[in-house]
Amino acid sequence: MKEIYKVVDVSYKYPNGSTALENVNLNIYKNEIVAILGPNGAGKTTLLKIMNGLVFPSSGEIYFEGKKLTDEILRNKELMKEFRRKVGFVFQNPDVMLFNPTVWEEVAFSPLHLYSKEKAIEKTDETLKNMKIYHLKDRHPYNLSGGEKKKVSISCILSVEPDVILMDEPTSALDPKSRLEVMDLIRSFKDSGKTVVIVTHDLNLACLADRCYVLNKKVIFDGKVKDLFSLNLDELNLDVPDVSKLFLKLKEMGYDVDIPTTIDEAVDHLSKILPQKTKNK
Ligand SMILES: Nc1ncnc2c1ncn2[C@@H]1O[C@H](COP(=O)(O)OP(=O)(O)OP(=O)(O)O)[C@@H](O)[C@H]1O
Repeated sequence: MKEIYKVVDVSYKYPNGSTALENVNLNIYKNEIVAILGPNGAGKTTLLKIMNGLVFPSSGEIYFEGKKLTDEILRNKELMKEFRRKVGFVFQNPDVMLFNPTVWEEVAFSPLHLYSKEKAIEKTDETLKNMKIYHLKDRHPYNLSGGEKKKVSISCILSVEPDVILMDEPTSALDPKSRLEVMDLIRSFKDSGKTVVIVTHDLNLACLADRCYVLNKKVIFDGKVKDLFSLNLDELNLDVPDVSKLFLKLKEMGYDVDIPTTIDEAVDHLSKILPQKTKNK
């Protein structure tokens, strides 16, 4: 499998002395969805910023597609343009990304720099329609709701079709329907061959991932999301789905059950242990 990121012994200290990351090692492979979980202040956003070339590790190394991200690359306009085309970053706070007078201009901003005018217009309209926000195209981004802003910020990234998408809390501030839409979208990224790294507290969202890392300055877990349930989840401040909590309780009571993360999985588990239905409905 092609390696997209290799993070080797990366540590990061902010200029004020606060340590965000300590000797972090991880690998992201092509076409994976990887979730990065952890409590507040664990260094998740800092790690994404390093992966997006916005900050540079205090020590350690980071490789993108086998090439070391060095200070020289980060200062080279041509190389950075190539990197920005391949890697899209959706910030946790959409306000830091939105600065154009209309939603349409916001989403068209990068395509107009990268493509011909016709292609940029086509990509912008297509993205707005796919994201179901075409009706907002003439609105000022500043006056949108939190969820609408989030969708615009995701659209800004999608309009240039990056191979790798880094998303910081992509479902925060979204209503349940929009949350499901974003989850479907992330699934569709994988189906179209993209690689996705999601920082989240939301275990429901993390369940989409092929693998996850739990971070608390250092990597404290690396594996399948399902295997997380052997950790003390309260300590990690993770948002555990209610259905998983129910089964964790049953397990505590001595029932021999696997922990589901979705209602469908729970129904599947229960249908194996409950008495057979007497009537077919
Ligand atoms: N600009 C900054 N200057 C100084 N310290 C910072 C800065 N940004 C973050 N930190 C500190 O670095 C550490 C890691 O922060 P980071 O934002 O990476 O954590 P996080 O896991 O993303 O947190 P959250 O879940 O709350 O978003 C924290 O202790 C934080 O206070």
